[in-house]
Parts: sequence; C-alpha cells; structure tokens
Amino acid sequence: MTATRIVEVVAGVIRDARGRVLLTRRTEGRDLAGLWEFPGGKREPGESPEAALVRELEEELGIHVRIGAPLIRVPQRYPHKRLQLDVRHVDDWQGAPRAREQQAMAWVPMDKLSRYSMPPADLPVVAALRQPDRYLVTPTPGEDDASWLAGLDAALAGGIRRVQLRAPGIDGERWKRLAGAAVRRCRKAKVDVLINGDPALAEALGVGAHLTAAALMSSKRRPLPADMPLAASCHGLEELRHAQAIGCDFVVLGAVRPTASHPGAEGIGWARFAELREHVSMPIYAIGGLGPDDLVEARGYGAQGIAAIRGLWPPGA
Ligand SMILES: Nc1nc2c([nH]c(=O)n2[C@H]2C[C@H](O)[C@@H](COP(=O)(O)OP(=O)(O)OP(=O)(O)O)O2)c(=O)[nH]1
Repeated sequence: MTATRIVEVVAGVIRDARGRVLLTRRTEGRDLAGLWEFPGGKREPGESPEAALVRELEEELGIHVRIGAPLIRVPQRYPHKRLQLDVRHVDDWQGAPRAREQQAMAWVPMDKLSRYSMPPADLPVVAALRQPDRYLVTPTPGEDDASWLAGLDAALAGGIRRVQLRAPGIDGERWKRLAGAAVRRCRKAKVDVLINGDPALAEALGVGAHLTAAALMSSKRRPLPADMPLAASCHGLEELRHAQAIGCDFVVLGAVRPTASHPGAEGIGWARFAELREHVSMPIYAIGGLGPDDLVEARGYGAQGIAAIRGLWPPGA
C-alpha cells in the first residue's frame, strides 16, 4: 500500500422538478477529460465539504445551493492518485445553472444515467442513487416452509427490494419447490432476486445468481447471460478484482464485524472495508453483524448499503 496523498473531492446531486440529474462533462486537457461527472471539485485546505461544494457550484454553474443529506463517500484509487469522492444531495438552489467554464451540461433522467461514460468513482454513486441499499440474505428454513415464506412476505412488505435466496443444508427437491415459491413472490413485488450457489437453478427459474467466494474464484468467465444479475461473496482483494473482471453486477464484502454465524472470527472493520473498496468500482454491500442502523455509516465508507440475514429478516418470523 503506497502512501499517495488522498485528493478530497465533493460533488452534488442536483435534481430538477422532473427528477432529472445534472451532469457536467470534464473539459479537454484535464484528468479524465470527456467523461461526465457530478458537478463539484476539490476541497481547499481547511475548507469544510459543505463550503467547498457551495463554492464549486457557484464557480462552475453560477448557482447558490442549499446542501442536503450525504449520499455516499467513495474511496477510489486511480493510476496516479487516490480519491475520496464525497457526494451530497442538493436540496434547493438559487439561479439558473449555466456552464461558466465552457463545460457541456446535461439533465439526465435517472434511468439513463448509465448511458453516460463516467469516471470509475462515479459508478458506486449512480448505484447508490438507483439500486437498493439493503440486500436480504434468507435464513435457512426450519421445519416449516410456510413460516419461512411468511417471513419473506413480511420482509417484502417492509420495503426490501433485493433478495438472495440461500438455504444451506436444505435438500435439492425441497429447495427447488421453495425457491420457486419465493421467486414468484419476489417477482410479484418487483423485487430483484438471486439464488445462492446454484447458477443452473437460477437460470432455470430465470433469476440472478449469487456465487460463493469459491465458485467465484473457479469461474473463468461470467456463468450467466449478461441480462441476468450476477453477484458474489468476497472477503479480500483478489476476490473483488476477479468479481469485477468476470462482470459481477455487485458484490458483498465482509465480515465487517464478528457475526453469530462465525463466532470467534474477527471482523475486518470499516477502515479495511474502505481500503479494499478503493481498488474496484462495482457496488459493494457490507456484511457481517450489520443492520439498518448501520446504513449511514456504511455509505460513509463507500458501501452500497448492507447485506444481512438476521439484521434484515423480520423480527419474530
Ligand atoms: N467534480 C467531480 N470530480 C470527480 C467526479 N468523479 C471523479 O472521479 N472525479 C475526480 C476528477 C478529478 O480528478 C477530481 C476533481 O477535481 P477537479 O475537477 O476539481 O480538478 P481538476 O480537473 O482541476 O484537476 P485534475 O483532476 O486535472 O487534477 O475528482 C465527480 O463525479 N465529480
């Protein structure tokens, strides 16, 4: 790990009344020229992130903004520097945005953001705007399949939008039936669903696949068609890099804290999570002893959000 200085950048998500987001294009002769980005810029020494963003948006766009909630802070390693991209929502502004530095500008509908080429650090930002912040991993069903399905229904009713169906130890035929029933429920609720550890079953059911770390490392290429979601579990840098190389749409990284399912194993902690996150630009859910109360902290270390079994399964289900 080199001790390259970290460049601190703050950028804003400016949305118009139709929900479109303002992107600006980096001008020729600068680093990452031609790519689209969220307007903003570098913090000056001693300047707060908020003050830096107000100043940058005044200079670049001629607007005076009211800054809202933090969205995500992305640590990202580029060939010649390390970046910390701190992205804030902009709640309101005065003036009409105009390109004061000859940069191109575009108001982009949320579902078209991925058509604009952006620097690697912006991919987790777009994912934080568009994709779920919680990834439920199902617990292994007990004797009673109906109560497990009722637990899933309660989780969906509680706002879960992305689910990994996982049930180690449940036999093949029973799991096929149960996974099929769970997939129907998730489809009806328009919720993303991925099956753990069995790409063939995922393909048969027409849903995404979630690879174990071992399956990830033995996959030389993407084991599913490009239009089916692919995710994987990672514990370190080699796995993260491989997941990105074979085209995983997102991954889970941890354990951040010690968990009940791995007693005695120490968590990697948030600082290490962020350090690993710097090297890739897929959305990464943090896992390991986490729950909804950890979401804000997770976003501060560049996580898409949290993944959990116990932390997201409805209490009492
Ligand atoms: N404003 C902004 N900068 C971004 C985004 N994504 C991203 O990687 N960056 C990088 C590009 C630049 O390296 C740095 C922002 O610096 P800047 O725009 O104030 O600086 P600059 O062009 O004068 O300097 P340089 O990058 O050429 O060194 O952050 C983004 O969404 N918005």
